[in-house]
Amino acid sequence: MNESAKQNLLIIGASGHGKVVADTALKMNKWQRIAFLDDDESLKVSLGFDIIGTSKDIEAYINDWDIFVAIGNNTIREKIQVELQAQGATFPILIHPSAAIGKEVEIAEGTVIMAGVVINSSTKIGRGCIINTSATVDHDNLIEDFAHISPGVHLAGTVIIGKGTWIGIGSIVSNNLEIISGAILGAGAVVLKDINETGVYVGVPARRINYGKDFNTS
Ligand SMILES: CC(=O)SCCNC(=O)CCNC(=O)[C@H](O)C(C)(C)COP(=O)(O)OP(=O)(O)OC[C@H]1O[C@@H](n2cnc3c(N)ncnc32)[C@H](O)[C@@H]1OP(=O)(O)O
Repeated sequence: MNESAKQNLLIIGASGHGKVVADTALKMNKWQRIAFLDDDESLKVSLGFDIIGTSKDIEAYINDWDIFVAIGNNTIREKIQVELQAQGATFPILIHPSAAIGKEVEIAEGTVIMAGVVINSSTKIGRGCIINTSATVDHDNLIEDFAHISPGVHLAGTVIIGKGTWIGIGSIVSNNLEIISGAILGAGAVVLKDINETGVYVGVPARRINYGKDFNTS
């Protein structure tokens, strides 16, 4: 899955999410050096890894370093990854060694699979996704690019999660359902029917409360 032979990994974003991404990469034992870029110039180190510049410095690293965008906001993460891939940057797939990945699972570049995740057979996960701590993604799911499946989410079999959708912490999606691109599920929502309109959905069963705002984490 990780095709690049580069020995260094540069993570864009040194915040809380960036630290967990770096920790996941460290546990893979693949890179000799891991470092961050972050636009907060007062930061010099995060989780013991050097912060070697800001996003303006990225061009100096594109040829020799693998790149990973560790920004929780799905829209911003997509914009940066798409731009950098167009410039030839190589994005690895990060998979924590404690994750259980089934047969015939496909995962695309720039996606991170955090500790304790289970992904069951024949599921496809696009690029730039976050499959966060201890989420379970069952068989035959399709998670489109730049989605975020938050910690402790459970997706049943044959679920489709649209591009850039954010499934909030602890949510549940029942089997054979589809959630449209760009939707947001609040913490603890339970989805029992398709979600065909963008917006923010909360509760049991999940209902729309508002739409058009960008609530993504950063
Ligand atoms: C490692 C990590 O940390 S990954 C990140 C994990 N974090 C998450 O998953 C956070 C998920 N975010 C949420 O659940 C948020 O509450 C959102 C995005 C759904 C809504 O945010 P906001 O629009 O700011 O909602 P706001 O706080 O204004 O609440 C609006 C109403 O919805 C209710 N509401 C908000 N979230 C929920 C929820 N998850 N379930 C039920 N009701 C909710 C509020 O109580 C409020 O009701 P009221 O008008 O009767 O008082």
